[in-house]
Amino acid sequence: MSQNESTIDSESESLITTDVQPDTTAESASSATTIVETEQLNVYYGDDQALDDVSIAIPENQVTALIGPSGCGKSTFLRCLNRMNDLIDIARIDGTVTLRGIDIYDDAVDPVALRRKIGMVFQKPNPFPKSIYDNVAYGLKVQGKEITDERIEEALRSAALWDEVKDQLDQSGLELSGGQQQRLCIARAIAPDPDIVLMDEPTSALDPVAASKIEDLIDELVEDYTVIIVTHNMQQAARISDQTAVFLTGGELVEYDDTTTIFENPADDRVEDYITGKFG
Ligand SMILES: Nc1ncnc2c1ncn2[C@@H]1O[C@H](COP(=O)(O)OP(=O)(O)OP(=O)(O)O)[C@@H](O)[C@H]1O
Repeated sequence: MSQNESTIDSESESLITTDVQPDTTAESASSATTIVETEQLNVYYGDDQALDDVSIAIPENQVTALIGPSGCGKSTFLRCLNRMNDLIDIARIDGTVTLRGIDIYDDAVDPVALRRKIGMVFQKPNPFPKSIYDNVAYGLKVQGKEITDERIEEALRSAALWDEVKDQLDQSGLELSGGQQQRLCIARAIAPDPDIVLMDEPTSALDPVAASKIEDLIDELVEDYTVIIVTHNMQQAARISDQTAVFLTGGELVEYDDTTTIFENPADDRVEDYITGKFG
C-alpha cells in the first residue's frame, strides 16, 4: 500500500483502499457514533425518481429499521449503501454516502471491497448449491482470509446455526429449512467480519418460528455489527430496532427518530396515519 492510501479502519486492511482521508473534523467528532451517513441522496431509474433528498445519519452497533409502503424506495436506499445500484444500468445517484466519513462513491473506492465491509442478506434465502461449510468458507475466501475450521465455526455460532449443523457440515446448504438457510446466509455475510449487515426483509419468506429466531439473532448481532433492516412488518420494526426511518411514496424520508418515538409519538401526521394503518 502506498503512503497516501488509507483504509477505512485499521483492522480492515486492504478492504477499501482509497486516497480519501477519513473526515476528522470537529463536526464529524460530534457524531462519533455515526457509521454511515447520506446527504441529499437522490436516486433515479431513468427519468423516475426513487429517492428524494434523503439525509440520514445511522449509528453504529444499533438496529435501524426502514419502513414505508411498497415502492417508496427502501430497497433502493439499502442498495445505495453498498453500491449494489451500480449494477443497475439505468440507476443514477447524486448526493453523498459516507462510511466512517469516507465517500463510498469516490473513484478510489473499490465497490467489491466495499461490499465485503457492508454485507447483505436478502428476502429469499440464497445459499450457494454447495456444502454448509463451503457457503461460509466463501465469505472468508472473497476477503482473502484464511479458511480455518475455527472461523467457520465462529461464523456459524454467531449466526445461531452451529448447534443444528455441526454434524452435517458437508451437507448441501440447499437441504436446510428456509430459516436455517437464512441463518446460513447470515453466517456467510458475517464471516468476513463486515462493519454493517444490510437486511432486505430477511424474515418475510419465513414461518413465524423461523422469523422469531432471526429476530433474536439480530438482537445478538448488534453487539458486533450495525444492522440496517428493511421490513414491512411494523411490529417487527417496533420489536427489534433502535431507530426507525419512515419513507413515504416518492422516496421521501419523512421521519427518522428512535423507534419508541416513531411508534408512540410521531411528529408527522403522515407517519401516524401510516403506522395506524390509515394508508400504505
Ligand atoms: N431496477 C429497477 N429499475 C427501474 N425501477 C426500479 C428498479 N428498482 C426499483 N425501481 C423503482 O423504484 C421505486 C422504489 O423501489 P424500491 O424497490 O426501492 O421500493 P421499496 O420501498 O423497497 O418497495 P417494496 O417495499 O415493494 O420492496 C419503485 O417505483 C420501483 O418501481
